Amino acid sequence: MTPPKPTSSCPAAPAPADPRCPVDHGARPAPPPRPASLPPGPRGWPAVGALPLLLRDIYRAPERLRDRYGDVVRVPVPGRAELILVNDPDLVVEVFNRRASDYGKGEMNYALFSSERHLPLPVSDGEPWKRMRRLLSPKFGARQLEAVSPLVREAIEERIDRWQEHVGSGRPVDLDGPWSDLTMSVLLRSMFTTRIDDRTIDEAVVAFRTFAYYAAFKMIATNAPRGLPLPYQRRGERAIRWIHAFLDRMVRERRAAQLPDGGSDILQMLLDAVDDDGRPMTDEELRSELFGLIFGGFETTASALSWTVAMLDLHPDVAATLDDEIAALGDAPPTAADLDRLPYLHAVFDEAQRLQGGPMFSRTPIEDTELGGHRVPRGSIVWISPYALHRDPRHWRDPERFDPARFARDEIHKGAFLPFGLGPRKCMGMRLAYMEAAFALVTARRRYRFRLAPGFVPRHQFHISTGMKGGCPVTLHPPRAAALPR
Ligand code: HEM
Repeated sequence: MTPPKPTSSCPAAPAPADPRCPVDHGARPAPPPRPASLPPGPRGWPAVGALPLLLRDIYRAPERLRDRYGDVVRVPVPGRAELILVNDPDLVVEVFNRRASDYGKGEMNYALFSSERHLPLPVSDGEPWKRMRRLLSPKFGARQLEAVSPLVREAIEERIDRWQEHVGSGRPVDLDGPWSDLTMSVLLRSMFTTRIDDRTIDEAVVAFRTFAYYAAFKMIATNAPRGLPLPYQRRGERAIRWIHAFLDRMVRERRAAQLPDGGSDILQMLLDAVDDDGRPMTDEELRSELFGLIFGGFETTASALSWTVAMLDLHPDVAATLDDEIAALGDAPPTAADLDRLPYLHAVFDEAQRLQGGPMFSRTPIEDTELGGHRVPRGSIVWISPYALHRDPRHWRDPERFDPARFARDEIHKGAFLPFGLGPRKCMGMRLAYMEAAFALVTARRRYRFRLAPGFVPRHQFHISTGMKGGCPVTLHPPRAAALPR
């Protein structure tokens, strides 16, 4: 039987159906969802899009784009991937935490470690990331770090003692250098126990810095036309060869001579780590993870310490409160047990990192997806700017003010404060970083006062971890000097 022809008042589907129509149309089908459109954003200039805006000031550009276009912005840039800027902390939580498994680190982050056949934790994804995080994360827990805390303290004291030569000289020292030597010493001592000679530490500092420059260019180049020569390529590759040879040597030496009974360090913890099926890490995995850990913990901690020292000098009231807290510890060297007695120090470090705020984290959706009602194609670079989120007046009272007390007083949206990231991929070395910062600041402030060069104003300097333009130039003075130069 042929179905009755729709009458003119019932053109077979679209409603409203004529109630007299004999055909049972069933429930009216939902209209197909209208594909969400890409987020709004500037048109940009021909060929270069909004690139000049980003290059002019990568820190302030997200604020400008947010004020003009809202919390999700499409930023036109030359290259293969869409760049989508996200400024809403709820959406940040969605990307980094609630729907973290829908996103990967993306090509840009993989490029950082393209020299490694086994991608280390900070840039791996999927099952390999899960396996390694499960294996390594427990090694960075409170109890394990307590075991390495004497090594951390020892390395810090040795380094900070050497700064004595600058006291009273009146010559400014760029603290970025001494903090980098210190953080490298701490990482290598807590990893390998052995006291590594100064020359090797200097070489390691240079190698990891060079690698970072080279890696930054490699990251940027993932979205640029292929085949362009990269600045730093030769030096970058030489740095990687140095790093590989050094780490191979450290592992070889450990395999040849075990730690004495009762000894514990990060290398040993990694060597002892086994999968559920009893499988330990291969030598290649081990080297690459050590590489990733040093890279993750070296300049990040050094720059955060420079920012903290600068902020303390510019805010003597905060420095005085901090010194009272430190004095209450007594004179004994700090221990892991003291960390709970230093809540203000913790807040000072957090507040310095809030204002330091880097310009970019990124994630890449594995499939086409939606964010805040906008379409985000798979393979896009979802760009989150800690700098902008950390000083968004909708989420921070008086955001430009250095005010560590806010962490005890105000409710902080976790998507608006992410110096260590957020969600399942939050910094694995965060506890180590806080311990290192606490020991370093306690030890340094017991021995010295730091005075910034006259007229110095901290300004953001783009790098893998944000530094200050001109470094951190300070003169050093005894802690109880009657009057320090201003
Ligand atoms: C002040 C110092 C530090 C800062 C500001 C910092 C910051 C961060 C941030 C923001 C992330 C997440 C990046 C993202 O989600 O894309 C991260 C991840 C990571 N960090 Fe740190 N970090 C610091 C110190 C350390 C230290 C001392 C170590 C270890 C020795 C370390 C090891 C790692 C590792 C392994 C990851 C990757 C975690 C994963 O993807 O599962 N970090 N760090």
